[in-house]
Amino acid sequence: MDSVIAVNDLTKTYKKTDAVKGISFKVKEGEIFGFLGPNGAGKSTTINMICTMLPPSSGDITINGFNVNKQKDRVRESIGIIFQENTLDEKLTANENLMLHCRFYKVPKSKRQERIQEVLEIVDLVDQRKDRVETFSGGMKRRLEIARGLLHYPKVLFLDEPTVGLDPQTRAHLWEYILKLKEKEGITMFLTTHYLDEAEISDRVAIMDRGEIIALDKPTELKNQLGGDMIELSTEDNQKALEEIKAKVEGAEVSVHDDTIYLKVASSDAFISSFIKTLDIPITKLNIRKPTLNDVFLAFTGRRIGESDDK
Ligand SMILES: Nc1ncnc2c1ncn2[C@@H]1O[C@H](COP(=O)(O)OP(=O)(O)OP(=O)(O)O)[C@@H](O)[C@H]1O
Repeated sequence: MDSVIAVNDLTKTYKKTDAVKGISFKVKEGEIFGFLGPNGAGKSTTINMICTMLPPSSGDITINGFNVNKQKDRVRESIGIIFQENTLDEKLTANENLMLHCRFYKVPKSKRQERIQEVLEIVDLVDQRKDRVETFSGGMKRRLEIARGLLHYPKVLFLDEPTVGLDPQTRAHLWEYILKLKEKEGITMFLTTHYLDEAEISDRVAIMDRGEIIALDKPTELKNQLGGDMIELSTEDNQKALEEIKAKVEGAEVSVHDDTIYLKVASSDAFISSFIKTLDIPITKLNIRKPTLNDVFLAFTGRRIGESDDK
């Protein structure tokens, strides 16, 4: 099978809000598919519909060949879900939590201990299997949830903001596990995130904004589409600098966000030396870099991810 998830013209309207406005896309077998967008873009609504937890207003979703509206149970058997919130029973041990899930998903009795051992190995928690979850750190709990999501051999794993609330080091560690998992079990992963670095790890990224998919491609392709270099600049008087740039500088797309002026240019090598000479106002910060997914988002929406709508 080529595509594991096929979404066709999917919509969701809450009372007054069109949260998802007719999106279509396919997720290929074995890929990490990232769903990136600011808060309120419609990511959770979409993932909840794909996972059978929320009925769509209209549209079709197929997972592993099963129709999400008509074959809910078959869909549920073939997917694993890691939610944003902790859904472990803190009073139980790691092993007891996993055993419960095995029963719930009807993993055959003879296979349960072997499978629990396998998934605990993947997330490095074998030695803690008899410890109560309430003694675990945030990162360990997340790892245990991932282990639990894997128990019933799902073909697709859904991770809704899997690292939200974790410190950067724990996030990085968790990613090592997620990538190991992809290699070891060949699972297709559907990930929602508003962290740009996490979206970068995905094989393909759909960027969602206000209920629509505004771009979908490999992260490198999305950034290549923009081309050129980004120059970030602060000066002693940004307002004056902006006026000067608009009056004197050619060959740059200019935008301002917070206390930074952004210039998109074809090549910073050719641009920068004459630019610095042109500007009369002292520069306090200068940074040259390649475009990021945030620049892609900016190019499509006029905003940066994390910035509110009214900016
Ligand atoms: N149960 C609900 N009832 C009414 N409106 C809702 C409901 N759930 C979500 N919405 C609205 O639908 C839109 C999309 O929300 P959604 O939670 O899917 O976005 P998101 O991209 O997942 O954001 P976040 O990262 O904050 O979870 C928002 O405008 C939100 O306020």
